[in-house]
Amino acid sequence: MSGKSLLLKVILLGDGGVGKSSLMNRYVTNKFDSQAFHTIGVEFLNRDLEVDGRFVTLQIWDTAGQERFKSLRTPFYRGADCCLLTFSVDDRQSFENLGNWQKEFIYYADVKDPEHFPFVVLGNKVDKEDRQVTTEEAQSWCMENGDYPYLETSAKDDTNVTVAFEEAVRQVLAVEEQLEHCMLGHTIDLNSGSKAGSSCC
Ligand SMILES: Nc1nc2c(ncn2[C@@H]2O[C@H](COP(=O)(O)OP(=O)(O)OP(=O)(O)O)[C@@H](O)[C@H]2O)c(=O)[nH]1
Repeated sequence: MSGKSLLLKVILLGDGGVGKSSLMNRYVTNKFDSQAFHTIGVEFLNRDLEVDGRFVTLQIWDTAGQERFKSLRTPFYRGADCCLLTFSVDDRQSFENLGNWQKEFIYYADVKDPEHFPFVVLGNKVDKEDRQVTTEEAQSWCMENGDYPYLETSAKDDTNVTVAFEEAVRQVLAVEEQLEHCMLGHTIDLNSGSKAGSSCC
């Protein structure tokens, strides 16, 4: 890949076992391990990509979702450009915990302007038949908590995995663009409907 690459840090958060490591591994190595072990602390992998003509090196941080690893993961939240809040559609509790993950991220990443921070919500394991969370419920949560994009993924079947990471990049680029406009004193389009279209200045 040629051209100057923009380094973006995205972080995967969510309950233990929802499939964060599997999503990262599917995206970067195109592999799926049905016997994946729980993560301890954090791990990261890079992947280069091009989104809408921009060259990006995506640094994907995969965190340990189990509560006992909280002190090992939270120091790595700072500097993240986007947070992928992840739950598993066959695990209602993981969906109900999304708000806690959102708060934990905002606090430990020290996000100054949470209203404009790019979160993307992923409902993983859509290949499973025993769903406990409907698409509509998840979409409503996203709408009510910050108008976040929502994608249903399967690391196992490779459903929407690339789309999810590309969406994360698009959200970051859109916020950056909006900030540039704000700094230049341009008028923001309040009616555009997207995160990037909301007012910041
Ligand atoms: N059916 C199905 N199973 C999945 C999917 N993604 C992950 N799994 C399985 O779910 C289990 C947990 O996956 P992980 O990727 O380790 O989950 P995690 O969120 O990283 O878990 P922690 O490291 O504990 O935070 C593993 O057995 C995976 O094989 C999926 O999309 N579909």
